[in-house]
Amino acid sequence: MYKLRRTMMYVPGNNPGMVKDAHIYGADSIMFDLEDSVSLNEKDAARFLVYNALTNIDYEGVETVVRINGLDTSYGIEDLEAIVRAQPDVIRLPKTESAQDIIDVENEIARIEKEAGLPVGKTKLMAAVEGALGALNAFEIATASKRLMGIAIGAEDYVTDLKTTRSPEGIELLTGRSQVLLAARAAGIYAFDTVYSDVNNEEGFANEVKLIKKLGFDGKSVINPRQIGIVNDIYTPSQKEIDKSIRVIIAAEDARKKGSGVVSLDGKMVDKPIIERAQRTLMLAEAAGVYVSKGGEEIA
Ligand SMILES: CC(=O)SCCNC(=O)CCNC(=O)[C@H](O)C(C)(C)COP(=O)(O)OP(=O)(O)OC[C@H]1O[C@@H](n2cnc3c(N)ncnc32)[C@H](O)[C@@H]1OP(=O)(O)O
Ligand SMILES: O=C([O-])CC(=O)C(=O)O
Ligand SMILES: [Mg+2]
Repeated sequence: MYKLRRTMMYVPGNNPGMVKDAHIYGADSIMFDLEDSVSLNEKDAARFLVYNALTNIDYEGVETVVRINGLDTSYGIEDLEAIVRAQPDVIRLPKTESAQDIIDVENEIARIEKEAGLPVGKTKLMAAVEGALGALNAFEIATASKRLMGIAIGAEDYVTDLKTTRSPEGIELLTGRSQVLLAARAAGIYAFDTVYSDVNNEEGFANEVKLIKKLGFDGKSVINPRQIGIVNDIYTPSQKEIDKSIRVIIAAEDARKKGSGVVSLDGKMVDKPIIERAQRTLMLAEAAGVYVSKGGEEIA
């Protein structure tokens, strides 16, 4: 079954209450943060808290991600030493600028996995691109390791690096988002969009989610439980889209039986890419629990 990753919720790694309950809000993934939401004098406490949470709390199958500090800081290696042993599903590297950044993390993870007696390759990785150099190198980053399950854009640092600010329409992010999205698609991994910081602006948030869905992203980082439902709703195929997809697949099947690759449905051409999109809609609907496929026969 396709793994939905519509919502990845940041959880400050130094907040015991938030760390303890992070999985109850319906996010597809929870991301414990050791980086920028944690002040320098709390770095050790946060690492200790997240290690203990991962080794003691049952997160009930919700995917766990930890954002470590970069290896160019004095915390990065210590984060890896503790967190790899705590066995989250994924480690996220922030501010990734090159394939070498990924290779360096990969080598450290492999060493720690070996030392800890864990299967080498167990820990998945994701990379966040948060500046001009990372955006320019997005494809080499996305293909630097077999462990990589996704690549994300981190807009707050990105616009700072570009010497601009975020706007409601997000024009300043278009190039960075496009680089990340194209790199993810070419590499065959997930593409994640960035946080929206104004948690009380639901309309602005929903507009941004519609935009990034249209661009092709698989999901988005969120910073508050109130943002989860909005993303999941927008990303879940509607009944109308499901019905349409079923009709496309049935029409295509009829055409195939008649030996034709192209058919017309409601006056519009249906051919291979349209069939693939319909199949993807049904796959997403099934993963979201709003549709059940039954052995090739499509039923809503
Ligand atoms: C640029 C970057 O690097 S962004 C990434 C780093 N930033 C973060 O991680 C920030 C994460 N988010 C937060 O800290 C908070 O949501 C804030 C500060 C934005 C807003 O906080 P609040 O106004 O207190 O949120 P709100 O009132 O909606 O909280 C409701 C409940 O959800 C919990 N909650 C809020 N945010 C989170 C979260 N990110 N993870 C887990 N639980 C959360 C609160 O603890 C509260 O629980 P309670 O009802 O049991 O007390
Ligand atoms: O990854 C994110 O979206 C949050 C972040 O670090 C940034 O925006 O700089
Ligand atoms: Mg950042």
